[in-house]
Parts: sequence; structure tokens; C-alpha cells
Amino acid sequence: MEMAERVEELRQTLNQYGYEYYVLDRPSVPDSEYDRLMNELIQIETDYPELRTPDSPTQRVGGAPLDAFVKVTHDTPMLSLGNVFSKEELVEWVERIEKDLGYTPTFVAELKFDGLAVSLKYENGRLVRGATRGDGTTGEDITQNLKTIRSIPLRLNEDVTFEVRGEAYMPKRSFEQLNDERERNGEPLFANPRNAAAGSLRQLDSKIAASRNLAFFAYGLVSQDDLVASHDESLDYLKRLGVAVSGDYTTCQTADELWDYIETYVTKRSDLPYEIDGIVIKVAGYEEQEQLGFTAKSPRWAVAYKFPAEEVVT
Ligand SMILES: NC(=O)c1cc2c(N)ncc(C(N)=O)c2s1
Repeated sequence: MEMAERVEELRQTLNQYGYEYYVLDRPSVPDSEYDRLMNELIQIETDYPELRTPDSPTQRVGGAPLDAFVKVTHDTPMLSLGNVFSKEELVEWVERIEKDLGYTPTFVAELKFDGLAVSLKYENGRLVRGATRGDGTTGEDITQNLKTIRSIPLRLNEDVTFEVRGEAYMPKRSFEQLNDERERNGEPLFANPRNAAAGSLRQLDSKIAASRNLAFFAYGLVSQDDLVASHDESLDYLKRLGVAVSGDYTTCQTADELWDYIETYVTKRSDLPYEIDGIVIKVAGYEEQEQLGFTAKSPRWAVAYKFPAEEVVT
């Protein structure tokens, strides 16, 4: 078989196995099979360096540490969300939307992951840039570190060009293991998974980021073309492309349904393998989002219900 064909075949197989393992958490082959194919690809790319490309699964852990992060400007600002802290405030927010639209739209309720907001730019299905939110307009290029996150695909199932927005986070188990290790080494502990994720993604040496077992959930996409017509469709579309999307979202028709969803997670959140600090509620339809627009710093068509701060058990 032609070497280039074998390389492409190995890449597609390894990307599929990686997706099953890291995104679906449902591997279809034993680790030994994955490692065998990965070693074959590494060997071929070593013998034929011209066949090695940035989107190869062998290129997840970058080269030499950076001296600094390059600043990037977000074509579409990464806005922050307005917050509500009670059912009354949530009902007021829903009523304002009903008044603006003249009817009650469909809402999507999702988990609010407590990590670091990031932007992933894909061109023709390949990850070309990963960046932090920064101040919403200017972030930092942390592509090398984000490529080490196994649930971030380097190559999508379709050659689309768009931007994915989501949260890079550290699962609770990774956080506990990291702090146990730091305690053994007499290093300062991280206060919480969010700080640990932020600290990991600020590392100039991507080998350190790669060692921190970070994960990622997409929660939106930005595109110039009309790929989908609503937010819930965008989540299904991202899943189809091989991007990690949390399955814990639901559509709601009323404030009461939204509040029921919030209440289930007030208790359920402690059982989740990652931290959440609230529930994000969005108007589902892109036309309604367009109609509602933005305030100076936040969308009018989305809000975050923040859980009460947990009493710290001393
Ligand atoms: N700042 C933002 O727009 C968002 C921030 C977050 C977050 N931290 N977690 C989840 C979502 C979501 N499910 O939409 C959003 S949206």
C-alpha cells in the first residue's frame, strides 16, 4: 500500500478510536490496539517526515515550550452572561423576553461548566487555532495546549469552516489526583478545578498541559454560513461532527420547566464528574436571538442561573 494512503487510513482509524474513548467514553478496541496503530503512524511519520501534518493524532503534544502566548482578536466577541440568582429573577427574565417577542419562545437549558471559556477555529475540518476568552475581544493563542486535550478533535468528520465555543475544564478526579501529587511533592495546591484548569492552560510548555488530563465541552458555534437554525440544532450538529457536547441539556417551554431543570441539578451536581456553577438558559431560535440582540456586554437571549455558593465544609 502507498505510504500516504496508509497514513490517511491510520489517522482516520485513530481519530475514530480517540473519539470513542475520550468523547463517548465507549472504546471499541483495547488500548493495546490503539497504541499499536499509533506507534505504526509515529514510525511512518519518522521515516517519511513529509507525511507528518499538524492535524495528525501524533501531533497532540507540541514541540518546544513557547516564550510567550501570542495575542489573538476574536472576530465575534466572546461575551459574558448576565446572571440570575432566584426563581423570581428567572421569571422576570422570561417575562421580559415574552414581552419583547410577543410570545413565549422555546428555551434550551444547559449545564454551566466551571472551567475556562475557549474558542476553537476549524478550517476545512482541521483545528487551526485555539484561544482563551481573554477580555472577550482579545485572548491568547493557546493552540498547543488545547491540542493536548483528547476530547478536542484535531480533525472533524466533515471539512467545515467555523468556530466552536466551549469550556475547557478539569474533571474532579483529575483535580484530586493532581493535588494529591502536588501535596506529595510539597507544592502549593490548587483551590478548585477551575483554577487548576486555568493554571494548566497558561503553561508555556504543552507537555505540562498534556499531563493535566483536561477535558472539553462545546456549547456553541459561530459561523458565517447558516449551518443550523437554532441552538439545540447546533449542539446536535457539533456532536455529529465529533465534537464533545454534554448530553445534559433540554428544551423548555415555560419558566416552570426551566426551574424544574435547575432544581434537579441543585442536588445532582455533586454526582457529576466535573464542577458546574449554574445552569445556562438560552432562547433556542437564532431568529429570536437576532431579534433580542445584546446589551453592552451580554446577550439578551441568554442568562446564567448561578447556584448559591456552597458552604465550605471546614
Ligand atoms: N459566557 C458564555 O456565553 C457561556 C459560558 C458557559 C459556561 N461556562 N458553561 C456552559 C455554557 C453553555 N452551556 O452555554 C456557557 S455559555
